[in-house]
Amino acid sequence: MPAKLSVNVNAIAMLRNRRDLPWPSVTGLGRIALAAGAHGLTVHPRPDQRHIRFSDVPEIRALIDDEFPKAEFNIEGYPSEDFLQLVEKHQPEQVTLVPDDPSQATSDHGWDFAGQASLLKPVVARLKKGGFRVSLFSDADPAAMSAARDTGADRIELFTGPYGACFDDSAKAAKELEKLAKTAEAALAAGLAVNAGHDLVVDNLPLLMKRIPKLAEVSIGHGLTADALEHGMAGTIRRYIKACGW
Ligand SMILES: CC(=O)[C@@H](O)[C@H](O)COP(=O)(O)O
Ligand SMILES: NCC(=O)COP(=O)(O)O
Repeated sequence: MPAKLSVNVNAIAMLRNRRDLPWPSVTGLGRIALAAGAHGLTVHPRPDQRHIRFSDVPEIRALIDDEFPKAEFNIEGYPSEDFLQLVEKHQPEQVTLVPDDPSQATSDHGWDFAGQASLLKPVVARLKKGGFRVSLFSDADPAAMSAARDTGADRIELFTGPYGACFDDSAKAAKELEKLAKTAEAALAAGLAVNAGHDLVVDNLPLLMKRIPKLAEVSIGHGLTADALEHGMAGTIRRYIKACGW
């Protein structure tokens, strides 16, 4: 089975937050994504709520429960007490823990599983006790997978940023892809399932899927949102030209 697609709606929320208006609608576009075949929705609320607001989370939960009960909700973030209470309240199917500093512009590295074991182990145990599937954001490092497994998590999410960033240079991209593939193999051998995300786009997905056929899920937001704008622009201009009376 190919990897499932979870659509990250952070970029849509960021656009909405430019004005005190309800559009673009995070749940409205989430509905379009799920109706078009996406398998789930991802949010990554950050402490300053600069894109996803905590108030978006119950609305997305309700959208999935009421209209797409087979879809999954994936919430990503740093395991602060606020974040843990948010996920416990709104019950996503998957929680992805990411080692982001609050001031970070976006995610740019995975966990140090051995060095941060004392933080991760009790948090993973608490989330597992709550019935959540737990995934941990991970750099491409096959040697770290036994420590990842020892945290008690179910999955890792491979940080694909370095692969996405050099995709124009096929030799560099092949090297990054090989590191990701070796990490996925080590994770699977350790009993962890493997997700992937960050800077994935239509052009760099097929090679990733081919080299790591056992990927369980990819979460994609920035590139997918940019594509939605580009591919929807011509039809939108036609509607506005018509509204102008042409
Ligand atoms: C963990 C990860 O790679 C994504 O969640 C990414 O961080 C999206 O977050 P932003 O939308 O804040 O860039
Ligand atoms: N976990 C990665 C994610 O949700 C989306 O990352 P990006 O496509 O916005 O870079």
